[in-house]
Amino acid sequence: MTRIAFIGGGNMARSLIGGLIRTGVAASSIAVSDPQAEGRQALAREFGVAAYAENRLAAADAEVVLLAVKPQIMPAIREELREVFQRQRPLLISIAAGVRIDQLERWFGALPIVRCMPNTPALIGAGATGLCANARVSPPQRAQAQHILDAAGLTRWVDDEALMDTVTGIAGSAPAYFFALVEALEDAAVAQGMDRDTARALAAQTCLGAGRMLTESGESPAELRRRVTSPNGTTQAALESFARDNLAGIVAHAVAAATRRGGELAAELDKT
Ligand SMILES: NC(=O)C1=CN([C@@H]2O[C@H](COP(=O)(O)OP(=O)(O)OC[C@H]3O[C@@H](n4cnc5c(N)ncnc54)[C@H](O)[C@@H]3O)[C@@H](O)[C@H]2O)C=CC1
Ligand SMILES: O=C(O)[C@@H]1CCC=N1
Repeated sequence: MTRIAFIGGGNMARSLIGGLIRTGVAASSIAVSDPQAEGRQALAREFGVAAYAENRLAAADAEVVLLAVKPQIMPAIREELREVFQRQRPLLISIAAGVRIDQLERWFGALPIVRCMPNTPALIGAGATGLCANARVSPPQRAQAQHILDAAGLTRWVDDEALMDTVTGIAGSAPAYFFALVEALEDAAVAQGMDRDTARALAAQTCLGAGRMLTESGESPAELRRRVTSPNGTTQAALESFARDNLAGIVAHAVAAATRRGGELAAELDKT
């Protein structure tokens, strides 16, 4: 039974711990640390995991340590954990946006490190995660990391670390894009006189249905789009409006902004 410690017990840690418990990992093999008593105790209550105020205690005998704190918190935790890590040499997994493997090596030592980027649908086992490993990660450790993230949904290894910020741009941050689209659909229907509740239900279910067709049908997005689009019909009218407003360009700009922000987060940490 691999002992796993989560440093930071916020939204993403909750999603990942929930996934592990759901797939049958024993609660007794999981520890979490968070300075916020309320969140920490809620995790202990809900999942039966050991919860600590001090990171050092959670990491004390862990074989895998998963960093689930905000990138900006890294400077605050590196001193206290470095010593524990030097003794134990755990597999270190980071889910922090932007934070590069060479930075983690500099702060925490020459450890086997997997940098990954999950997303919030992990909470319901429908997450999408990109992973990237340094050369110290052994094949069993690679499998271990994948096993932990598989519990949260789909995983894909991305060998070129430079693309990890792209993973953030199209997957880590992207649930919010779909939520924003549903909000916009809802607002558009309300503006045409529909009640918000009905508008939300119809738009959200359409998002779910489209997502399931994309993942379950084996068809390309382009083919699925084509089948909705009757010649000279309503969909064609809407898609032509999207094209006139340069939807593809708008999306490319947004993905570039998220990707760039990942690099900036890392650069800001280089100064600390
Ligand atoms: N929220 C998202 O959609 C995604 C977030 N991420 C990454 O996951 C990481 C965590 O994000 P969230 O869970 O959303 O944030 P969060 O704010 O919900 O969780 C972070 C937790 O860290 C705790 N914390 C603060 N200082 C600490 C310290 N010194 N030691 C230990 N714990 C400390 C906070 O009390 C909080 O509970 C970030 O690095 C983010 O980039 C990655 C993928 C998706
Ligand atoms: O917005 C953020 O920085 C984090 C990383 C990906 C999703 N949320």
